[in-house]
Amino acid sequence: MKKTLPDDSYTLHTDLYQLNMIETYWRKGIDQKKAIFEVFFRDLPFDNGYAIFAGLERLVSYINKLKFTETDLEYLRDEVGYKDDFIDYLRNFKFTATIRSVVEGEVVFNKEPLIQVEGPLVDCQLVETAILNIVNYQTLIATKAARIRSVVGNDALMEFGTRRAQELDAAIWGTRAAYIGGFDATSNVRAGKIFGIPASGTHAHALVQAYRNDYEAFKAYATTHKDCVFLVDTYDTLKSGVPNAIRVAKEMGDKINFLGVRIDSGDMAYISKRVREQLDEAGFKDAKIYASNDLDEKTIMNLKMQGAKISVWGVGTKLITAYDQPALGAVYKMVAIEDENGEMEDTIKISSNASKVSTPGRKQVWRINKKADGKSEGDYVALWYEDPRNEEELYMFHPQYTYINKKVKDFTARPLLKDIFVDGEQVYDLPSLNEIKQYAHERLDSLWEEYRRELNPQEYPVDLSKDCYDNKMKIIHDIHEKINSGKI
Ligand SMILES: Nc1ncnc2c1ncn2[C@@H]1O[C@H](COP(=O)(O)OP(=O)(O)OP(=O)(O)O)[C@@H](O)[C@H]1O
Ligand SMILES: O=P(O)(O)OC[C@H]1O[C@H](OP(=O)(O)OP(=O)(O)O)[C@H](O)[C@@H]1O
Ligand SMILES: O=C(O)c1cccnc1
Repeated sequence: MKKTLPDDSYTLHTDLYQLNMIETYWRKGIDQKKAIFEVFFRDLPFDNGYAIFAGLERLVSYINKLKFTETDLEYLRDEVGYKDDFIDYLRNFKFTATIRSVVEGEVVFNKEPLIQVEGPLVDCQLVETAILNIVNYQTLIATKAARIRSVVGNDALMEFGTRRAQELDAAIWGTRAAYIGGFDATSNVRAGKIFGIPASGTHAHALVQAYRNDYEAFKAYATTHKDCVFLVDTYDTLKSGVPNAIRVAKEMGDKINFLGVRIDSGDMAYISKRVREQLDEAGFKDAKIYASNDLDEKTIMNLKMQGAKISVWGVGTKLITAYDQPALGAVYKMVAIEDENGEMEDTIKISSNASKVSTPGRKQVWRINKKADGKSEGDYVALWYEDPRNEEELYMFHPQYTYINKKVKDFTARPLLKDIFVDGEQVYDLPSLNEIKQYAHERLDSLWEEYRRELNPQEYPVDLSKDCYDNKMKIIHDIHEKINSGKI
């Protein structure tokens, strides 16, 4: 077994092939060539009509700490086998690239650039893996959370997923993403501490089992806590749990805030209606019914259709693990590279699968909205020098089916990619988490509800500008010419 070293940096949180490519670039003298890479995903997750972008805060922290520590270098030299001269090169590495990104909480779509890294080839290559790792997960969970929020209306949503999350980091960053996407609180106390997300919770079956009796357990809890939500399904919800919760609530009177009861099993539509009757009859009309047990947007929507009397939803496993689609599939593709004369040359990745052909050139994404009501017209992916704000009328067309097109007038155009780092220095002030959450809420509000519905939403237009489209077609054409004449 090889020796192990302390985990004191995230710089090696990358795939080995990145370092191998970096070595090649360096030994061949092209490591400082300027390149541009862009992050995008090809398909929206969960068949949803939009995604909520998340992950920027962690990305900023990762970039700010990006340098090879002595233990990183020791490992690369002694265990991976890189030579001393390359190790010295890595020791002197300093991140100097420019990063542009959409901001957290932004509503985003497939096939548009979300992050752009522009700078020395070595910098661009080193950060690919971590950027994708962070953004793929956090965006996925924020989107899942927004789907769940969209079916619960104004009910309260509690995040309960830590115990089922894919390890500690996923619990913490997933909880943060869930909060951005519309959850109100988390059971994870550490997330409360480090992000300021309201931490909240009820109690488990263990409390009742410890007393082997609903009444004793609830009473013990009530004499040690002001806010009380009793878990009523340990033995028999309707015959024991709820009657004992009511008994304790009456006995304690104003000494406690009897917030309600939680049910965690059984037919939750039927049981919640009976529980509601029992609480109402006892005079606890304001006491709420909490529910948990493998919930997701589909079950919640169905329970609501059945008239379930639940108004606080605890959601764990299916949110934090993105159970029905565990990966987002965002990719990082080179769109331009400096040529021999120091000019930027646009590059493409051609695939036999048409949907995998990348769009060359440094781009900007413009969100086009109607001036009159602020509602969305679509996104307009243009080459970086174009500015639709200077246009009277915008010609927007589907990038594949170009006969689907429209002319848009009286619009506003908002650039989505913002400078986050310029030449390695952070220039963007991170907003607070509550600002991000509010921003996500507002952005979703400005989207037509046809794009927001969780079942079979309309496809939101993400169009290419004419210049961007023509550029792509020309590059594809040139490459085919080169292949046919044996130059590639
Ligand atoms: N009325 C309902 N309509 C649709 N789905 C429901 C309804 N009531 C409960 N469910 C869901 O059905 C599933 C029932 O799962 P399961 O059989 O594991 O629960 P249980 O046996 O009641 O409790 P436990 O988790 O303790 O085993 C859960 O995902 C729950 O959210
Ligand atoms: O169901 P989730 O959406 O993941 O929500 C979290 C679950 O965690 C707790 O259960 P516990 O760990 O005690 O397991 P159990 O209820 O399945 O027995 C709680 O009672 C919820 O059922
Ligand atoms: O507070 C709760 O009720 C809770 C917390 C974590 C998991 N399940 C439930």
